[in-house]
Amino acid sequence: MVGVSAADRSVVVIGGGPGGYEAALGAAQLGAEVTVVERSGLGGAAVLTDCVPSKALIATADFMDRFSAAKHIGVHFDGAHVPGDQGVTAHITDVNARILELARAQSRDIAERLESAGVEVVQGAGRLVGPGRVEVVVGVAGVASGEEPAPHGGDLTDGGGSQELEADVVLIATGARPRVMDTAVPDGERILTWQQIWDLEELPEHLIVIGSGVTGAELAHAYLGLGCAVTLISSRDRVLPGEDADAANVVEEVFRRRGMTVLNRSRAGAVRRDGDSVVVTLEDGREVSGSHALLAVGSIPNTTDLGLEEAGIAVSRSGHIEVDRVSRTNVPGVYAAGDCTGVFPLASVAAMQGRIAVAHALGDAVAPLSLGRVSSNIFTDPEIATVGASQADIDEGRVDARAVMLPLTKNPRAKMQNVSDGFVKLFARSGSHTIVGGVVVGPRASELIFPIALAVANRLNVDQFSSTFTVYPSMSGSLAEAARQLHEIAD
Ligand SMILES: Cc1cc2nc3c(=O)[nH]c(=O)nc-3n(C[C@H](O)[C@H](O)[C@H](O)COP(=O)(O)OP(=O)(O)OC[C@H]3O[C@@H](n4cnc5c(N)ncnc54)[C@H](O)[C@@H]3O)c2cc1C
Ligand SMILES: NC(=O)c1ccc[n+]([C@@H]2O[C@H](COP(=O)([O-])OP(=O)(O)OC[C@H]3O[C@@H](n4cnc5c(N)ncnc54)[C@H](O)[C@@H]3O)[C@@H](O)[C@H]2O)c1
Repeated sequence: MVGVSAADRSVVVIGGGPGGYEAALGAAQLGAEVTVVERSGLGGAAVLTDCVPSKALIATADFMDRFSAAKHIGVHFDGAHVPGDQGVTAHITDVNARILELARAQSRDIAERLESAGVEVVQGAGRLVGPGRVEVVVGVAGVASGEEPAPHGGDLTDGGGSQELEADVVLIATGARPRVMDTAVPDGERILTWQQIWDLEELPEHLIVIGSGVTGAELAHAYLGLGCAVTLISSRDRVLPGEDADAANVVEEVFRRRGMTVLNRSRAGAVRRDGDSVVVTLEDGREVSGSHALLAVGSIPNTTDLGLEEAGIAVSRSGHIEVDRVSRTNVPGVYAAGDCTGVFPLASVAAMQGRIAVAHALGDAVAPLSLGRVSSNIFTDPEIATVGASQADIDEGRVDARAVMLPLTKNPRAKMQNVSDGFVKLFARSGSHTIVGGVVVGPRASELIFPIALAVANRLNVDQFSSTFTVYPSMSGSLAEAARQLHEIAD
């Protein structure tokens, strides 16, 4: 229920990404007076440069992949051509124009939602200047209204003065930005961060992606699908080092089979322009040349110039704002959410942290953030979706559970759809047989993970899971089968 005093309270949110705008909507719903301060565009990096544009790009790449896969299910383009054969090509200016319009439209939708909820939006850069006081250096571009958001999350144009806001509660949700290397300075033309690729007017002939975390792997997959030659530079033994090893191995094998060059145990030391080419020098002295280089070497939090030190707000060595499970900082009345906290850099987690923050601050009922229930997905082909406990948790003794992994090659629906790469993996606690996590690698794994997420959140056991009807034939049949097999072994 709404706290009695919520209607009399004011909330200022710095940052209009998922952590900020979801919190603002939540606070307005509880009756508070809410202001969002956004220096660039509503929706944040998530909507304007990162999550939404990358998934839209991947949608085009996946569409193109279907042309080359068609022959395996008996479809031939008589008289036409397919990618790899020439003829079907991605026009990158059209692709990027669609992506940017889609991002702008989503930003406008958010502006409308905020407006109809009664949230005031101020365009400008916010910083704390005292307890409950936020100074805003006001911008003039009008992007916070969602009218014409800066497509690349660009910074404020020349200031239009400053104003001070007072609030009972301040939420900081300022996100993060791409990390760049001193020896690989982006020029926006050929040496690029992922926030700069939406301006490309030609498809890279040969793209070198530096970093094989989720961002690097997804974008390497996207540009390979669009028809570019791609080299992926991975500093570790395999791509996606933080993910389930079986899943990462499947994706790496598919990357190589489709013609991507993957350089493992290869750390980029520097990138330089050489006319219309780029040269990446690896730390062991080897050189890799291409037409473009994309830096995907992680992010750094936007936490400087926020007045954090003066306010006494604890920040970790990495620059992230320290918060507890209800998003409180160490200073009363100041909360933080999203990538600036580094808790788990996902749009879904940012939104949840933001909603939890305002619910807690305004006295509504709230459950602390539970990372054990977060589902996430890597939008490669096949996709990798995960939830709950991981194989590493089991192997390293943190969770006492058993695993069953079933390859999709045995699944009838997968055979019909010519899907040969992927698997489902389910983890159940020894003794209780409660489902504690899972991994799905396959087409639309992002959708197929939901039943496992439901099972984890509701502590279902393998018998409850496997006795639920699945459609025949369906990929989810393999999930039920994995649960059935766990019944036998999870004691
Ligand atoms: C390439 C890529 C793809 C991704 N794909 C996914 C995905 O598919 N699914 C998923 O869940 N997550 C994805 N993520 C992660 C997701 O984008 C982030 O977790 C999410 O953006 C975090 O939201 P946020 O609100 O914390 O920050 P942001 O979205 O970065 O928003 C922060 C906002 O604060 C504003 N701001 C900063 N400083 C100030 C200031 N002083 N005053 C006013 N405003 C300020 C910024 O302009 C920005 O608009 C992806 C990330 C990357 C890099
Ligand atoms: N689909 C999604 O939900 C999605 C997509 C992208 C990002 N994200 C979120 O963002 C987080 C961060 O992902 P990320 O990939 O941007 O960053 P990351 O920090 O996870 O990965 C960066 C990688 O670059 C490597 N690296 C660093 N310096 C290097 C160098 N000089 N040469 C070669 N490799 C180098 C690192 O070892 C690391 O593996 C993810 O964990 C995820 O939470 C989510």
